[in-house]
This record gives sequence, C-alpha cells and structure tokens, in this order.
Amino acid sequence: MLKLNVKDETSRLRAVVLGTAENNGPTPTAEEAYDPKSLEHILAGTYPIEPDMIKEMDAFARVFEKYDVKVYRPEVLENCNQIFSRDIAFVIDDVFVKSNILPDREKELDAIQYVIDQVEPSKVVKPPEDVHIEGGDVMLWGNHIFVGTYKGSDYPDHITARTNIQGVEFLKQLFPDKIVKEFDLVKSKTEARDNALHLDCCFQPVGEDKGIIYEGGFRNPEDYKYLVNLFGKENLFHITRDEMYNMNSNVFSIDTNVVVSEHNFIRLNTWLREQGFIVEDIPYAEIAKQEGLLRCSTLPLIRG
Ligand SMILES: NC(=O)NCCC[C@H](N)C(=O)O
Repeated sequence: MLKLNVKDETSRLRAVVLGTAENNGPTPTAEEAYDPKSLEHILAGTYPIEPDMIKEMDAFARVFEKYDVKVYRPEVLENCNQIFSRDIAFVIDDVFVKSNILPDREKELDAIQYVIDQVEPSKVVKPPEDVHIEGGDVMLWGNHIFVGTYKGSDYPDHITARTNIQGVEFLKQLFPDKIVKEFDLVKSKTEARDNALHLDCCFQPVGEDKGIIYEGGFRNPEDYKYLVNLFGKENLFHITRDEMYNMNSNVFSIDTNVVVSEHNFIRLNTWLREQGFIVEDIPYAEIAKQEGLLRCSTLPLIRG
C-alpha cells in the first residue's frame, strides 16, 4: 500500500508520478489544441517533437534519481500526450483526488490506475460531474488550499478555464478544517501571454516562506494582494509577462532548499541561488511550448 502524504509544495519529496513523452502522437491540428501556446507553435510549425521532449523528461528523471525519489511513470498509451501528470489528479494530506479534467485529457488517468490501485480505496475520491478541477490549480500552503479558478460568466467558452467554482466548493466540503482560498485567473484562448492556464502558471510557493508570482495573472487585484499579505512583498519574486509566458512560475521543489528549474531562467535562477536555494537547472524549453513545465509534469505522492 502507498501511504500518501502531501501537506505542502516544498517538503522533501519521496515519491512522485512523472509524466511521459513516449508515444506522444503526431503534432495536433489547430482544432485539437487546448491551450493558446500549443496553438501558436502548431501554426508556426515549431511544435515540439517527441525525441526532444523525451530528452527533457529524461533529464528531469535523472534529478529525481540523484535525490533518491521513487518515480512512477504512466503506462504508455498510444498517440497520447501524457506529459502533464499534475492535472489528472492530486494528493492532499493522505487523500488522492481524481481530477474532473478536460474530456480531451480524460484517458490520461487510466494510465496511472496501477498507482491508484496501491492506495487505500477509502482514500480515493472522484468529484461529482458538475465539478471541474485540475491539479495545476490546486496548491497547499500551511493550513491553506489555494485554488485557481475562473469566475467569468463566459466560463463555458474558455477551454483554458479548468477549475470552476463548484471545484472550489468541493474542496471546502472535503477539507472543512483547511482555509480554501480561490484565485480568479486571467484566461485567453488565443494569447498565451494573457492566459494563466492554471494557478501554477502564475504563482508558486518555494522554500518555507517565498514564492514566484505574476501579478497580471490575477483578474482581481485583491487576490494578488492576498498573497502579498500572506508572504510579504519582499519574499515574492515578481516575474514579467514574458517570464510567465516562458513558465517561470512552474519550477518544481524537491525540498525546501532544492528547486528544479529551466536552465534559461537566468533572472529567476540567480534570485533563487541568492536566497540560498540549490537550483537543479535542466533544459525544458521544448515542453514549455505546450504551456506546461516542471510542476505540471509531476504528481507528488509522498513528501516529508
Ligand atoms: N498545470 C499545468 O499548467 N499544466 C499544463 C497543461 C498544458 C496542456 N497543454 C493543457 O492545456 O492541458
């Protein structure tokens, strides 16, 4: 049996699901794209190719090996993009929540059933159908659960809006002792620079009291201020619109002092090192073209 334990974003990682780029399928058509950055690269003829993405994920796997983290990989489905394990499920404390993900991505969950089978069945939860929720929108911090959502009345028109208010309510009911704080995110189907696809595309805690944030990712200035009050402005590394587009907030913590980052994130990596972090920088710029990065590629099972 797998004894799940995830209480935050940064405690020492012991076990994780890491996605796979094997058998990713051909370049999608423009109609098949479900985020604006993939669409941009499909139209420009620069969509990433499988061997390049496999190399990047291998580099990530080697970092986990170095830190002796137990890694589970999804079973490889034919012609299926299985890179972004983060979104298909998430763990809070010892509860495994299966996401109600975009229908285009539903089958990705079947490929980790062998992992779910190792979890005590009473600890596996599937939200009701009207609840939309994806792991990239869910983050743990102290007694908080931070949840990215979209409150616009045009929610159904946005394929990039993945967690609805019912998703926020669902977490409040499931974890009544936690402070569930939702964040209304900016969404665009056509401009990746104005699209915070998930909360982890514009914000993420690092270490014990720090975070990376893009102010423009929040529709409501009060939501941004909430995080500034909680963390203190001096503890937040503010990224620009282009840095958010390049996914700078989507690094991944292996420990409170170890962050896996992209090797082109010069300004961020310098700041992290100045704060005393060990930065494991790896190439991940091809996968970044699909509007996801390192946090998006992982599903932590055990920390601490
Ligand atoms: N947590 C994340 O931000 N995941 C990235 C998912 C990217 C993928 N192209 C998607 O649109 O679902």
